[in-house]
Amino acid sequence: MGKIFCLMGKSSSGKDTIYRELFKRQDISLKKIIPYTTRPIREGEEEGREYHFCNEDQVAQFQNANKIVELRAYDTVYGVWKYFTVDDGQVDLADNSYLLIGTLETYVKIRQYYGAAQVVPVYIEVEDGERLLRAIAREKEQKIPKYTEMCRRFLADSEDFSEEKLKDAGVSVRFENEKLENTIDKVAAYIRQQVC
Ligand SMILES: Nc1ncnc2c1ncn2[C@@H]1O[C@H](COP(=O)(O)OP(=O)(O)OP(=O)(O)O)[C@@H](O)[C@H]1O
Repeated sequence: MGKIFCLMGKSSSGKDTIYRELFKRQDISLKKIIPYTTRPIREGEEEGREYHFCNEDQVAQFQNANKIVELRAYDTVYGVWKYFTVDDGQVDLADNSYLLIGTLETYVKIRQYYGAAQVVPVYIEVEDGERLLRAIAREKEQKIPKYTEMCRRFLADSEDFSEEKLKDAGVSVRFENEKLENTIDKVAAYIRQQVC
């Protein structure tokens, strides 16, 4: 039986980087679960690659069919954007294991839906000062750096991933993302150990 690995961590802890690298590994075999969103598609994105892009009518249809595994709604300056996971037949735990990036809330809901035995949290952490430096460096590279949003997320994350919440969610295994190659090796070894 396969597992769903839920990669979590505060902003700039390295989730996207680790996610990409794990799919390149030859020693583990993981599939993606493509999430859904109501936010507009961005330049460079492709339907079905980063997300399935849909409208509110489609959200309602999934809701009526009880197909929504978890949903997060964000009140943005452009209106409410929803990000969610759908039980649309992508997941076949009899044959495969999966990797997704999520919030603590995502992990808890996915665990409720598929069962605790099937869902494994992979929590990534970086010392706050170092993480902030990485966030600033990443933002600086952007055409229009959004430092205010970066600071908002930094503060929100200390609430969203508080020690209390991590404990309540049963997240005890942690991976310190200092040297990237070492982190990836450690996470890959953990995944190998969990799937056999
Ligand atoms: N071990 C590492 N050492 C140094 N820099 C790193 C390391 N891991 C990731 N980074 C860099 O840190 C920045 C943040 O990483 P990444 O975008 O993967 O984080 P994230 O957790 O996905 O962030 P967010 O949730 O904000 O999207 C990137 O510029 C990335 O290249």
